[in-house]
Amino acid sequence: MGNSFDHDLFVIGAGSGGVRAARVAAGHGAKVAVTEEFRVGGTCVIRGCVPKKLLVYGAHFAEDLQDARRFGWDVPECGFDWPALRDTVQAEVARLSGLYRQTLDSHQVTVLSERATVTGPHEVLLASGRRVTAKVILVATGASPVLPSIEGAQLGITSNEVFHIEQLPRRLVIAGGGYIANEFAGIFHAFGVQVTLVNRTSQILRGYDESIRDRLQQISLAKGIQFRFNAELARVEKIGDGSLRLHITGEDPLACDALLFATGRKPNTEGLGLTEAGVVLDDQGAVKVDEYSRSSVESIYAVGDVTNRVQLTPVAIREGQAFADTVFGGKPRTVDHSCIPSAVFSAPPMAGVGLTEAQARKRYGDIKVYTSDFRAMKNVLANRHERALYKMVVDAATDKVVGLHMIGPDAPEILQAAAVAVKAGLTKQDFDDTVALHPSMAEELVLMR
Ligand SMILES: Cc1cc2nc3c(=O)[nH]c(=O)nc-3n(C[C@H](O)[C@H](O)[C@H](O)COP(=O)(O)OP(=O)(O)OC[C@H]3O[C@@H](n4cnc5c(N)ncnc54)[C@H](O)[C@@H]3O)c2cc1C
Ligand SMILES: NC(=O)c1ccc[n+]([C@@H]2O[C@H](COP(=O)([O-])OP(=O)(O)OC[C@H]3O[C@@H](n4cnc5c(N)ncnc54)[C@H](O)[C@@H]3O)[C@@H](O)[C@H]2O)c1
Repeated sequence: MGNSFDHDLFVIGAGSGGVRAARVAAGHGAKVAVTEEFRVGGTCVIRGCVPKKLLVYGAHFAEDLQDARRFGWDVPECGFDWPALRDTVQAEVARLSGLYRQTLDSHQVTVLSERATVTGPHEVLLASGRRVTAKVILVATGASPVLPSIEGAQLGITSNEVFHIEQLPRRLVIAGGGYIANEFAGIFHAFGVQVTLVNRTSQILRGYDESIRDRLQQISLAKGIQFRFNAELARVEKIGDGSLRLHITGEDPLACDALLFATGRKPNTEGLGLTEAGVVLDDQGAVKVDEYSRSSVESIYAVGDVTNRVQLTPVAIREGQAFADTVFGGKPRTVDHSCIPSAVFSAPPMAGVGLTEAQARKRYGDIKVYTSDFRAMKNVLANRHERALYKMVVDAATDKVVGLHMIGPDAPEILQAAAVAVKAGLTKQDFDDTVALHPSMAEELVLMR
């Protein structure tokens, strides 16, 4: 691509979307630079999906070690060493970040380590004061945790800090009721921390199927995770012994040793110079883009969380790939945002794809709902009472499976495979025609009545 710019493509942000776009565009022959103000890998690798999932694995040993006794193993009293897990997870994060860096290097992508702001349709300004020009600019700056604007909010931490805490608190309050809140509730509860979730609405995990999230709430309560619903934090106060007192509107204050805000994330566009350059943002501050991820400025594109379409890593990666193929590979492509499977790595995990029962009822009117409510074989022998729940939502007119939702051991692993069938538009009959794989939990999918 011959032009008088320093680069064909300048990417701001080396996270899930930015790294993929940079690497693929370079593979298509473009001269690419990417800049990262924090650590290469972005949220998912450094302080999101990856370290979170490793903590989930670490947390699961609490139950596994207990259950092992019912399977004949002589397990002595086991202690848990938080710094040991924290540090091995951080070492793995550093290794992965290095691999991302290597991939960029091996594709001849220039990697810079400083903050960039946009100063025009083809120009960015680096923190060091250097100006760089590019034919195309890709904004892949992700999102950041939002804190409620209440007095003392700075006394709490967010998912950015939670991976690094010095020691486990005795009592942890988590504000919020979404993905991050429920995942960390499960993690810290397993480590022996007394966890209370403070939620301003009456339900956790809005958007997930109601029966499935109710089941998570029941199981969490039975484990000893506490919930405060319809509870709005009003003020946070540090008291003499170093602990925190949380003032909640209309309720008794709550004492804790640490407060984790899991109250949503906002697109990283503040101070980025986008509006000044003519890029239109929505009322949440997200970059408005068309189906090819192009903003209102012809030479500026955006992918991933900063566009606030679906805040998930595989979506950011697909958007980055489609952008690079479209703009530098001569293969225009869009990303299909329908039927995206997702999971909450709670304890037990839940996963879903397609429409919830309520959404399907609204869309199709006449639907059929099949469920399987069962205790996993392993849980029966372990004398663990929690039950798994699978739900299949079917359009009555066509027999098509339009939604699949589950909670139970390994639900995300099972759902990923089943999502192929839902995405392909298969029918309930197609599921029924498939012979069960026995004994498994996944066989419930083809045995639903
Ligand atoms: C705790 C947590 C758990 C999560 N778990 C999951 C999960 O299990 N599964 C899943 O699919 N998703 C998960 N997510 C969401 C997932 O991490 C994001 O959707 C994904 O990382 C988005 O990728 P991105 O490329 O848009 O942005 P990011 O990965 O956030 O990358 C953006 C990068 O841009 C950099 N940057 C920002 N501004 C500038 C600037 N001006 N100059 C230079 N660099 C800049 C940032 O430092 C960052 O590294 C989780 C998120 C969190 C917070
Ligand atoms: N397993 C996964 O795929 C995974 C895991 C973690 C995060 N993520 C992504 O990251 C995004 C952010 O996660 P999250 O859990 O922060 O957001 P979320 O949108 O899932 O939940 C935010 C919660 O905070 C509450 N809330 C918002 N403002 C509040 C306020 N001022 N006071 C009190 N409560 C408030 C909301 O009611 C909601 O319960 C998710 O939307 C998701 O896309 C994905």
